[in-house]
Amino acid sequence: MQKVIIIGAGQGGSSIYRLLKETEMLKVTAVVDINPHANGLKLASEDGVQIGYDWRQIVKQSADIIIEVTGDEEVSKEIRSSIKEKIIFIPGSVAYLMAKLLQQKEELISALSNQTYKFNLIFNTTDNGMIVINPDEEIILFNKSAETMTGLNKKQVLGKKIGEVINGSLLPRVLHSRRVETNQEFVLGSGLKIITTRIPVIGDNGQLIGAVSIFKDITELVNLAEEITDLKNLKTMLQAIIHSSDEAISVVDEDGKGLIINPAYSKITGLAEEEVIGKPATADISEGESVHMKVLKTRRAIRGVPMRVGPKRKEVIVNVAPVIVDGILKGSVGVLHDVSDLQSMSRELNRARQIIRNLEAKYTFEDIIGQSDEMAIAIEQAKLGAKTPATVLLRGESGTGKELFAHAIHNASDRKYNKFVRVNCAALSESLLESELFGYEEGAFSGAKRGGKRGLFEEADKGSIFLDEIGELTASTQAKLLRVLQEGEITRVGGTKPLQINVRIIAATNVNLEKAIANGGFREDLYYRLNRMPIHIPSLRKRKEDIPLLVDRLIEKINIEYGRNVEGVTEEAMKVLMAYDWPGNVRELDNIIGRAIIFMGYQTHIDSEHVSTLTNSDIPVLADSEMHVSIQQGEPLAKQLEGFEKEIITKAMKQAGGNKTQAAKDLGLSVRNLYYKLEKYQIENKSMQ
Ligand SMILES: Nc1ncnc2c1ncn2[C@@H]1O[C@H](COP(=O)(O)OP(=O)(O)OP(=O)(O)O)[C@@H](O)[C@H]1O
Repeated sequence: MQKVIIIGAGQGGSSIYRLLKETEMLKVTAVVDINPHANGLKLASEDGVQIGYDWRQIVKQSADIIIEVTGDEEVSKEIRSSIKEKIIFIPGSVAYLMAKLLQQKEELISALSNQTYKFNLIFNTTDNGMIVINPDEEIILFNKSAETMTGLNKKQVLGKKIGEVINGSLLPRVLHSRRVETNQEFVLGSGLKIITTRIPVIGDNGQLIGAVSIFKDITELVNLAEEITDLKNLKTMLQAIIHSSDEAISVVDEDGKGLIINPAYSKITGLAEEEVIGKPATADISEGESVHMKVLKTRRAIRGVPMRVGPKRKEVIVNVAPVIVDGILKGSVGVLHDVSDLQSMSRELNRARQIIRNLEAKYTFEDIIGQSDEMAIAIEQAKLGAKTPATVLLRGESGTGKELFAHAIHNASDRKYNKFVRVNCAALSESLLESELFGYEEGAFSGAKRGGKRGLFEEADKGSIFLDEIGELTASTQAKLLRVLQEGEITRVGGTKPLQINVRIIAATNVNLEKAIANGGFREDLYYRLNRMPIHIPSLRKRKEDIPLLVDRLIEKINIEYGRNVEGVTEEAMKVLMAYDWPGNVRELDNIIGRAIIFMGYQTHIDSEHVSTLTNSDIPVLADSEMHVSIQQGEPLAKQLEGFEKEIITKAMKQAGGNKTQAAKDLGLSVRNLYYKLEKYQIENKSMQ
C-alpha cells in the first residue's frame, strides 16, 4: 500500500486526509502541520496517525507520495528542493480542489439523509396506511400504519407480489388502467374495513413506475355512521310514537320553550304547532303558571294536576316529568289525560265486566244465604245435583236467586274450570236466540258473518249452560233443545252436519210449566227431560226468618260497594221488613237496603223511615198519582206515546219489585214482550225500587 505524508494539515490537509482515508490503496502515515494551532492536528492524533510540526523531520521518513497544501511559497520551495528522490508530489492547489470535492460530497450525503429521514418520518408516522408497488406488482414500500392495519410485518412483505400478501388487492388494477380510484371501500383479511385511494405512478416520459395505495381504517367511522343511523331511527320512531299517541303530549327544552307537541295535544288545547314550538311554555296552557316551568325549576315530576284547557275548557289531568340526561336538565315532558275520555273508558270497562260476568260463574254455595228449612233443602239438592251430570231445573219466582244457584252448581261441579254461559231465553227473538244458541253456517241468512259463527252450546263445551226463563222458549226452539238433550248434539242454523257437544244444562223458570203444558205452550217431552232434577227455590215471603241474616250480609256487601259504614237496622225498620211480603224477593230486599243506605245520610243504622215506602197495597199501575200526561209541542205522537209507555213500564216494574213475570202479568204483556220493551227503553232492574 502506498504511504502518504500530508504537509499543511491546517490549510486543507485535514480534508485531504479524510478523502484519502476512503481509498484502500493509500495509507496516510503522517500529517504535518506547519501552524501548531490548526485543528488538523487533533484529527490526525485521534486516528493514530503520526503528527508533527517540523515538516523537515517528517519528510525524512519514507513516503511514496507527499502532498503539500500549505500554500506558502517559501515552504513549498524548500520542500521541493529538499525532496530529492520522492516519487509523487501533489501541489496544494490540486489537493485543495480534492478537498472541496470531498466537502461537497459530504454535504450532499448529509442533505440526502436529511431528506430520507423526513420522508421516513412522514411515511411512518401518518395514520394512513401506504403501500407502494412496482410495475411487477411487488411491494416496495409498506409503512407502519399499513403494518398495523394488515397485521403484517414490513420485512415479510417487501419484494412479494401484493396479491400474495393482501388477498383480492385491487392495486394492480390501476397499473393496467392507469386511472386513479378514489375512496374505495375494501375489507382486509383481518376483517378491518378500510377506505382506499389507489394512484398509478407515472414518470415524466409517460413510463409506468408503480402504484400507491393510501388507505384509512373506517371501522370506527362505520360504527359511528351506524350509531347515527340508529339514533335517527330512534328519533323517527319516537316521533311516530308521540305522534300516534292518543294522549296529548308536549315537550319543552330546558328554558321552557316548546319542542314537540302531538296532534292529540293540538286537538285538546286548540293550539297549532306554530303557536307552541319555540314559544315559552307559559303560553301553552291557558291557565295558571305552566306546569312545565314548575318542573324545570324544581327538577321534580308533578303528577295529577287537574286543569281545564282549550276552547271547550276540557277537563284534563296533567302529569309532567323532567328530562335529565347525565345529570343535566334537558327539558320536560308533559302528558294531558282527557278525563272525559277516561269516564267513557270506565263505562266501556263496566260493560266489558258485565259481559265477562255473564261468561263466568262467580258465585258459590257460600254466597247463598238462607237457613230456613226450605232453603236448606234447596241448597242440599243443588249440592247433590252439582255432583251429577244431570240437567237441573231451577224453579222459583223472579229474584229468588235462581242464577245464584246456577253459578254455585257449576262451581261445585267437575266442570268448574270450563265455561259457564248464561242465556236469557226471554230476552231474544226466536231467530236470534236460535242462532245464538246453535250458531250458524256462512250464508245461513242475510247478515250472517263470513265463515259462520259458533253458538253458545259450542262455547260452553265441557262446561255448563244456564238457560234462564226456559218457559219462554218457542215451539221451534223447544224442539231443537229437546234434540240437544236427547242426542247430545246440535246443528248450526243453515247447517246439515250435527256436532257432538258435552254441555251440562241448568235451566230456570219462574212460570208454571205444568200449566203451560196444559195450555199447549210447552212440550211435555221436553218438560220431562228438563225436570229430572227440579229444585224449588222458596220465595222470600215463605222464609221470612232468613230476612235478618240476609239484611246483615247485604249491608256488608253494600258497605263495601259504596264505601259506607252502616252497622245494621233498627228494630223498627226490621219490623217493617218482616211485615212486607217481598214480591221481588231477595233482589227487591237488596235494592231496598241499597236505596236506604244511599238516602240515610251518615246514621249508623237503617231506620223505619228509610224503608217507609214498603207497603203491601195493591195499587193499580195507572192510578199512580205521579203519572201525568203533558203534551210536548212539536213532538210526533208516536214519540210521545213511547215516552209514556216507558214511564208506565218503569212504574209497573217498580210496583212488582223488579219481578218481571209479575210486571208482565200486571201489564197484560208476554214476558218476552216485556223484555223487549225493557231493552228498548233501557230500563234497568236496579231502578225498579
Ligand atoms: N239466597 C240468597 N242469598 C244472597 N243473595 C241472594 C239470594 N238470593 C238472591 N240473591 C241476590 O238477589 C239478586 C237476584 O238473584 P238472581 O238473579 O239469582 O235471581 P233469579 O231468581 O235468577 O231472578 P230472575 O228470575 O229475575 O232472573 C242477586 O243480586 C242475588 O245475588
